[in-house]
Amino acid sequence: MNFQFLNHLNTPSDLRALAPQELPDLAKELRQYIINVVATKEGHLGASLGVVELTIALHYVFNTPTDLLIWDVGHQAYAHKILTDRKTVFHTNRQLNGISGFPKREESLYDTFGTGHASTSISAALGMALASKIKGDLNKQHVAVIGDASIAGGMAFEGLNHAGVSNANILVILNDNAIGIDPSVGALKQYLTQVKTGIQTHDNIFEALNFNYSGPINGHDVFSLITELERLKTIKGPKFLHVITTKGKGLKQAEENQVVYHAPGKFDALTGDILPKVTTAQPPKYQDVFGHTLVELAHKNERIVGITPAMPTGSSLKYMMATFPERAFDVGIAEQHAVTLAAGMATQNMIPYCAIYSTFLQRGYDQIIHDVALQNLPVIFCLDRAGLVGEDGATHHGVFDLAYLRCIPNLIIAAPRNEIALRNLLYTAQLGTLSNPIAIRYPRGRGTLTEWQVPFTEISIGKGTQLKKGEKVAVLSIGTMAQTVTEAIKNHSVSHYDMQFVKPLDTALLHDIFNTYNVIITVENGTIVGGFGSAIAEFKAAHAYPNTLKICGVPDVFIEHGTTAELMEKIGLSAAQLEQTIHGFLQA
Ligand SMILES: Cc1ncc(C[n+]2csc(CCOP(=O)(O)OP(=O)(O)O)c2C)c(N)n1
Ligand SMILES: CC(=O)[C@@H](O)[C@H](O)COP(=O)(O)O
Ligand SMILES: [Mg+2]
Repeated sequence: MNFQFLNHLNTPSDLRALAPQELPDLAKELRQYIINVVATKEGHLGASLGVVELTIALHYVFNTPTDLLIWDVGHQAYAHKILTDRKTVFHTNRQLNGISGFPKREESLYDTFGTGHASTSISAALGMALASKIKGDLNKQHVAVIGDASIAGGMAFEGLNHAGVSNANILVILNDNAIGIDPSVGALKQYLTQVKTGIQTHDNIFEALNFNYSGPINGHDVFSLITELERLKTIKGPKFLHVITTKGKGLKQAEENQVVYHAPGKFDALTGDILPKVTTAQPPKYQDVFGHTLVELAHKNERIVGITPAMPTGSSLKYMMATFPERAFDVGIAEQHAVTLAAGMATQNMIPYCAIYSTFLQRGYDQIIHDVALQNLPVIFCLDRAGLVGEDGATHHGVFDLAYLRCIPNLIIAAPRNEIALRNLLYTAQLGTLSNPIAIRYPRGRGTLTEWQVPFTEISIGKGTQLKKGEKVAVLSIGTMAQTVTEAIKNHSVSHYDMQFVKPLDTALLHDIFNTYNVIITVENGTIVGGFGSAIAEFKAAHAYPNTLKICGVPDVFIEHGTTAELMEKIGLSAAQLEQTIHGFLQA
């Protein structure tokens, strides 16, 4: 395609030199540019297609980067990236050493605030607006763009509540497409639907919070957007613009199947069809092992309930939601609420399985400590996407959980080495024999076993297993790193233990190991600071064992984006690199 306008555009100054009537054609080109790249390089699609006109209008009207534009989550910022001097590197999006899939301050002056997690934009924009006020910079504009699912997150409400009495110069734009990754949920969604359909029966919520409200307006009409943004630019104080858009706009399949086209993988840029996947039998995704096993267990145990904060498809809780709609809850982007909701249910003898991505559980930290662990309520945390997640990068890697959970009293922490172990842990957790909360962590993607739906077996809490017998060196792995270790030691006489629990540790087994082997190597796909290896180091120190201990895991830096294999290689955790490490100790 010949990009008549885009070819000559690098920065927003170039954009501002265009005549308004040229902008709809630019929007078409921008959409096609995004489609062409995402079709082959993958990434988030629907959200960016939906805000093409809004992005053009914002950079057209506001004097970015002097005026500050803040995206919420940031998965919708592809048009923004292309218009702000990253057109020629956009094909490297989310790839190793390429640009990030989210706004990132070190990448561009136009990326005013790093994102990836939802509901941060209003607080960040308000912080900037208050800073401008204090500095006497009264002409600077501060604009937060937030989606209808993200604005339901607690932190967004906290930001609105503060902004409403701040008199700060902030414009909040609600990009309302009535869907998150999965359909938006909750009373706020119902309210927004009423506003859109003109049957609003309540006072305007945003006006009630002291915002100068306007809308809803058509977010695909670039002229209306420009007119309204120009008007709002002249008004001081907190303003709220409600914009209606269609997720996936401009690509038929993406508009019709918005859940799949949120991040569709590879597809045909011309037809929009998703490219066929491998058809031979493949091991299941861990999330599907979780989702299907939970349904199986819920059939037999009526006390089981499932909770997800806004990730029913990603976590596969959707299977339980379809089978037991009254016992499975998508609470929206509300991780704190999800955790305490689970705690409340546990007080009433329900058995809550709270499925949360490891990275997003960071949002619910005090709730884990204060509402769950302190009261020793037997909530079952199913920690999805544990370890490196790949192309989403630093904001999404689930590498901190072992460290941030290990210091919490009462909490059991388990990591299955394969699908069957995950299934058995899920089974064990609901037997009624546990009086503690438990976190079960498993990674993004597929396991290794096609035959995983085997009869359940109870797992002994806090017990590890020896997987291979050798001499001199013992490798202790946690979770699915067992597979990598198995590969790494296949040609060596080295012992291998799957410890399975980070807490409680199998101390009897550890005493045996420390009394038998000179060298102990721990392997985990979590941060080396405070994680599984640290637990073993504490054990060694507590018992004054003289053995050599080597901790292998994620180093104490933020890991960027790339394929998981590339990133594992980068941090020395590939099977070949582990083999070298182990070999070094065997020769010493
Ligand atoms: C704290 C947190 N929880 C969950 C997610 C996963 N997530 C990413 S985008 C998204 C949906 C966002 O929906 P919305 O704000 O409506 O934006 P849209 O995709 O519709 O443009 C979710 C749940 C996240 N990024 N951060
Ligand atoms: C932007 C965001 O937070 C989600 O879209 C995330 O990228 C989903 O990750 P998974 O692909 O692992 O479900
Ligand atoms: Mg939305």
